[in-house]
Amino acid sequence: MSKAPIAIIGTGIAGLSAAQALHTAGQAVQLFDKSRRCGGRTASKQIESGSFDLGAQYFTARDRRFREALQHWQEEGWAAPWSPNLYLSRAGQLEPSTDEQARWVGTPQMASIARALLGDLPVTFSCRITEAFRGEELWTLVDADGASHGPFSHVIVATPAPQASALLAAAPKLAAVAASVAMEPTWAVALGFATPLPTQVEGCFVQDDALDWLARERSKPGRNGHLDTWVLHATNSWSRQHLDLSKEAVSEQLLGAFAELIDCVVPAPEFTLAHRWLYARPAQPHEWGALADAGLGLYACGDWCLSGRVEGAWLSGQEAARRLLEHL
Ligand SMILES: Cc1cc2nc3c(=O)[nH]c(=O)nc-3n(C[C@H](O)[C@H](O)[C@H](O)COP(=O)(O)OP(=O)(O)OC[C@H]3O[C@@H](n4cnc5c(N)ncnc54)[C@H](O)[C@@H]3O)c2cc1C
Ligand SMILES: NC(=O)C1=CN([C@@H]2O[C@H](COP(=O)(O)OP(=O)(O)OC[C@H]3O[C@@H](n4cnc5c(N)ncnc54)[C@H](OP(=O)(O)O)[C@@H]3O)[C@@H](O)[C@H]2O)CC=C1
Repeated sequence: MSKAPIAIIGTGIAGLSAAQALHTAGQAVQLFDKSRRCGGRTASKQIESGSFDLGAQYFTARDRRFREALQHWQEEGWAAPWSPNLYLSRAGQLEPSTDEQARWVGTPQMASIARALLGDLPVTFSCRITEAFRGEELWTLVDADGASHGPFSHVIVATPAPQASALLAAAPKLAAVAASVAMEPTWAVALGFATPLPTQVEGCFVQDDALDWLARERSKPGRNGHLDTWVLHATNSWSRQHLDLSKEAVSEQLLGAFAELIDCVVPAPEFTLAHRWLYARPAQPHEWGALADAGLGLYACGDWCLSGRVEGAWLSGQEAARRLLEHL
């Protein structure tokens, strides 16, 4: 009988990073995601007039291991540097805010990285796992429709912390750590204009009430949509205070804030989309790397185990895989 594969719940950057490391080490993996596609918070939205990045906007690479992976992604054409005309808006004043920081994006969209990392690995989409339980030796997963999946030799939970705690119930200590992590929400709004806005701004850190960040999609490499699309992110505190506002009202309020901030006339957008990220980022960074109960064969990873950034998610996935391989 062939060896049971390793189940990985979540196909964001953390789950895919773990999957790649295990696959490279010769282990069979089986991935699951509740969404219809991979990438999690590195999602890009495809519309008729182009695509735009709705979650992570760019990423930085500070750790040597992540920089090495990034070099490979760049060679493969999955990622490229992004050097926008960067601004800072503070107390209603918009000013250039150039810096030396190297920033990167997926090409032709942020979601391309996750798609490339997934490659041909076996995955089941539109499958929300609700339970992971261990028999005498092997694991079974149960999904929201009551279907069982398995058997698996090990389970890696690679979801945001609030969704991980229930899946870690077999290891109460791990479940308690995940349950202790608070995650902050972010409202995101995309606006598409038929005529390019007459401004130099391509990215802007905002230190005001509602907005936190805005980016011009066409300034990123490989984007060729015909609308001038902008992505606005609200601050965590504004998002928390307006968590249950309708998408229409959120779009209207953030469009208003954008029009006040930007140094040009803003016409009515051709296209508007609002998305609420309930678990956008951990309220604090941690230094766990990953969580492990090696005796049970249960592991957890995700940005919440390190920093709430793409790099943190990738490193956490590597760490979960390393700890699992160490105990084989
Ligand atoms: C608005 C926003 C802006 C951001 N901006 C940046 C940025 O500019 N730079 C940066 O570095 N980072 C940024 N981030 C953070 C970055 O996106 C995350 O740190 C990183 O993508 C997290 O990856 P992950 O794999 O840990 O989790 P996720 O990407 O959340 O992946 C988890 C996956 O698990 C799946 N899942 C959850 N529960 C279940 C279940 N029960 N069963 C099956 N599947 C399940 C989800 O569908 C998801 O695909 C941003 C995030 C947001 C939301
Ligand atoms: N919205 C979310 O839920 C969410 C947003 N995240 C954002 O992701 C980036 C990633 O952080 P990273 O450390 O990798 O990037 P930076 O070094 O570019 O930015 C870090 C923070 O530093 C400030 N900053 C950086 N450069 C400038 C600049 N040229 N001018 C002004 N300010 C700059 C900025 O912080 P403040 O706005 O000053 O508080 C950057 O945020 C980062 O933007 C996160 O906000 C990650 C996860 C979830």
